Amino acid sequence: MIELEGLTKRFGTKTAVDRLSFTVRPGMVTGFLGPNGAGKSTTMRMMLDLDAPTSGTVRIDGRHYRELDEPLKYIGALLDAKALHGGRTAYHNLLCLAQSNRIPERRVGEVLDLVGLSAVARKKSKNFSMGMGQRLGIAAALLGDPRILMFDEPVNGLDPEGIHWIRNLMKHLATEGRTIFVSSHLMSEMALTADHLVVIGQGKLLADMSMADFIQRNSRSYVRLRTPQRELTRDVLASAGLTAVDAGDGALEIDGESTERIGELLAEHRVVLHELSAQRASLEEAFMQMTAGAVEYHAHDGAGPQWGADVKGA
Ligand SMILES: Nc1ncnc2c1ncn2[C@@H]1O[C@H](COP(=O)(O)OP(=O)(O)OP(=O)(O)O)[C@@H](O)[C@H]1O
Repeated sequence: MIELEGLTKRFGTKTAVDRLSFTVRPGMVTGFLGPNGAGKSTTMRMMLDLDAPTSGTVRIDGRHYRELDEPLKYIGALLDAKALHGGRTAYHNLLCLAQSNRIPERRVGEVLDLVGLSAVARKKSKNFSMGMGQRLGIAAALLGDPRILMFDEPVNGLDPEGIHWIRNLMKHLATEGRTIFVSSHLMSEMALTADHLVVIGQGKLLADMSMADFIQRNSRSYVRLRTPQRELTRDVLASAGLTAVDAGDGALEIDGESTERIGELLAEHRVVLHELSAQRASLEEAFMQMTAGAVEYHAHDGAGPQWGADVKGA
């Protein structure tokens, strides 16, 4: 478990992280979202004690990072895959890390196997492709068999097979009861991977809720139907207080009622249906909706136009 309380980081006059409080829980994948410059990397760096907070605290399983005897055994992280020593072989890179953290050498072979790099273990990592570099970074994160894992943009530069592999790995690690915290700009990927979301903007917490709740609260859900009896349908729905809006492609859209109720209502009047479906927005649409809301909020708040620029870059 990772617990943040009032975590704040200022760089000069810039507040990169602004009184963040949330808990990352075990047994699930928690996605960390926010537009460019929202403060995600800075937050993750403070979680790992790579940056000192201006104020507030981070607790890793109840303790400060500095109080952990052998931190790699508690928390593993992929922040910048390029941080590994390019002149060393994959094996040697991991061995150095293992030795400095009192991790047995056999674990090096195990994690190389786990990430699919055994065949290139004796090759220098500077010659690795981006995907291989990411895998090596993940091997380093897994070295201490930690209960908590943190991944900053883990699918960056990966091909579809690599993305699929990381997604399954994270889900699998979560089912083992580990705490998985992952940032990504790829909304479609996040939607497939994360169970829970923490969303920040301009360093502030915007949302901390399940993926399903996030999408539901930040997007429109409606029912779509197609029928050869449009006028009768409109009349029946109107008599139940519902408005059918033209979707533009011949279909009708209805807000505020379930497919079940609408289907039953129309069946009572023997209306023929060619389509009846519940429509829910994607995570990307929900995210854009939330951040668009934040633009208005911040505009009224007088925080200036920077947020708008950030949203476009997201
Ligand atoms: N060392 C630093 N010195 C000064 N400003 C910094 C420093 N590190 C980050 N910042 C600023 O803090 C803010 C948050 O940056 P951060 O990299 O944490 O955001 P992010 O959400 O990870 O962005 P991205 O999605 O683009 O990676 C940005 O405005 C950034 O310019």
